[in-house]
Parts: sequence; structure tokens; C-alpha cells
Amino acid sequence: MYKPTAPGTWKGRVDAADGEEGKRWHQGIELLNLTEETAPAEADQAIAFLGFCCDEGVRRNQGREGAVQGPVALRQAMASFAWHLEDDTALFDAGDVYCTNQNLEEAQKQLGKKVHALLAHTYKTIVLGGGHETAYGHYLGIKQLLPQDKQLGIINFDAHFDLRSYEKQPSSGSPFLQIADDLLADDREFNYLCLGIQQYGNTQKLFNTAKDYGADYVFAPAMQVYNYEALREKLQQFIAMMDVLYVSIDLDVFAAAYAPGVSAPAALGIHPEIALILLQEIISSGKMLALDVVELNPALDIDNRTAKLGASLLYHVVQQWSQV
Ligand SMILES: N=CN[C@@H](CCC(=O)O)C(=O)O
Ligand SMILES: [Mn+2]
Ligand SMILES: [Mn+2]
Repeated sequence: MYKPTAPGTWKGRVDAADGEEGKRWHQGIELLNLTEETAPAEADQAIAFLGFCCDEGVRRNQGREGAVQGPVALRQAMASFAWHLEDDTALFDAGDVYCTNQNLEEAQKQLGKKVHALLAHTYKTIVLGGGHETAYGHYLGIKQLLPQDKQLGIINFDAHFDLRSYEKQPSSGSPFLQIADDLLADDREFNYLCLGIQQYGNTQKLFNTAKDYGADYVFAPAMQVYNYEALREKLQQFIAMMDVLYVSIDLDVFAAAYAPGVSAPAALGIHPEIALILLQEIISSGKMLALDVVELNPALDIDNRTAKLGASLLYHVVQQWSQV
């Protein structure tokens, strides 16, 4: 269910004549094997990628399968990024958790264990999905690190609430209701802010569930750069009440022109620019503990456009997160 990344996986352009100045991510990233006892991160700033290779959530949610290839495509899209990280920063690839035999529940538990191993050893964790069922596994790892008196804030860039019932079975449509119920059972608050919601993409039932659980949200049409001050204000108010933030980026929040490679593309989805600006706000708070990028379906992508968008957002996340 877990495999470390094989040497040679990260490959790309080499500017040999430029020496250290020509360095790219594939030449700087270090492989981390989580089957062995995890050692504390030695670098001041250690950022680790962990893949969740899973189609089962999307399959159960009547979606279009292919998210299992998400981590592979995101790594490829990141490999040739120019290296501009400070000397105190180290970048790691901690391998992949696989969903086997359609056993989503077990795969999520395994993901939680690996996330916990990374966070407990001071790695800043970035999970590469997988469908949005990735979020519940990610959360299972985060919650073990969360002191009882700390408020967890969840910020989800998504066209969808993903608050579907999991009574029959969990899926990519249910992770945030699972998280909510888990937090509430533990006498904690469910603080959930969804950015980029499509009214046409969520039934009345989902809006009612969002209301019942006190979820806050911004509709996709309001996610515009001209509306930045109002968005910033809302975000800052949310962040101010939280101690720790978990951020999830569902690539289907973006307009299909930018993100065709997802199970449920949004023709009127948001522009990447506003997400980038808001991500910068979030990271600069210094409260972000973990982040994931989910729902990339490389089989439906066009010229790796969606993979490159996810990867480029991660470039900026890594660049900024390593400095806070
Ligand atoms: N991960 C969640 N996905 C959406 C899919 C919507 C659709 O297929 O149209 C959801 O469940 O709401
Ligand atoms: Mn989602
Ligand atoms: Mn979505």
C-alpha cells in the first residue's frame, strides 16, 4: 500500500554547462523512505511531497476515473522547475500511498499514518491526490498532531462542498462531512471555508448540509481579482480565529479552460490568479500546517495543462512556505 519513490523518477532538462546555477527541482529533491523509521528533518525548512494514488473515491462518486495517475503527472510537471530555494530549505519526495482492492477506507488510514509520520518530524507536508477522498486521509494524519485546545481551520478551493452523506460508503464527495463528524464527535469545532462554489454544481441538499454544519463559502463568480479586498477581508477574519490551517485545492475549482483534466470540469470556474493571491495571504499567516492538490485526472488533460497548473501553484506554495 506504500511505496517509496524509485530513484530516477524525477527527471527533466539538464543545463550541465551552468553548474549549480542551472539547478532544477529534479536535481535537488531528495527521496524519503517512510517504511523506515522517519528521522527528524535536518533542514530548517523541510517540505515533503506524498502521493495518494487512488481512483476509488471518484469511482464511488460516479465520476470519471483517472485520478490515480495524479501524483505521477504532478511530479513530472514539477521536475524541471528552476531551483530558487534558499540554502536552509530541503525538498523531499516521500513516496506514494496506494489504494488497493478498492479498499478506500484502509488507504485513507495508511495516508493518515504517513502524513502523521511526516508532520511529527517537522516536515511541511504536501499531499498529491488522488480524488478528493484524499482529504479525509490527510485529515486523519493532521488530527493526531492537533492539540485539543487548538482550532483547525479548513480552507477548500473547490467548485463543490464535498459534504455528501457517507452513510452508505465514503467517496470523493464526502470527505468534509466525514471530517466534520469526526471533529464534532471529539468536541471540536468544524471550521470550513469553501472558495469557488458553483451554485449549479451543488444541490439544495448540499447547501442545506453546508448550512447545518456552519460552513462558510464564496461563490465562484465572486472569486475575482477586482473583488480582492472583500475576499481578503473574509479570509483574514476566518484565519484570525484559527490556530492551524489545512488547505485543500480541488483543481475543478478552476475554469475548464485552465483545468480540463478533472472529473467534473467547471466551464465558469475561477481564474488561477485569484487563487494564487489568496494562497499567498493564507501562507503569510504562518498558520498553514498542510496542503493538498486533488482531482487531477491526467487521462482527461490537454497538453498537461491541468497538471502544469497544479504544479505551478505548488511551485509558489513551496517557494513562499519555505520562508515562513
Ligand atoms: N469530489 C467531488 N465531486 C463532485 C462531483 C460533481 C459532479 O460529478 O458533477 C461532487 O461530489 O459534488
Ligand atoms: Mn472536491
Ligand atoms: Mn470539486
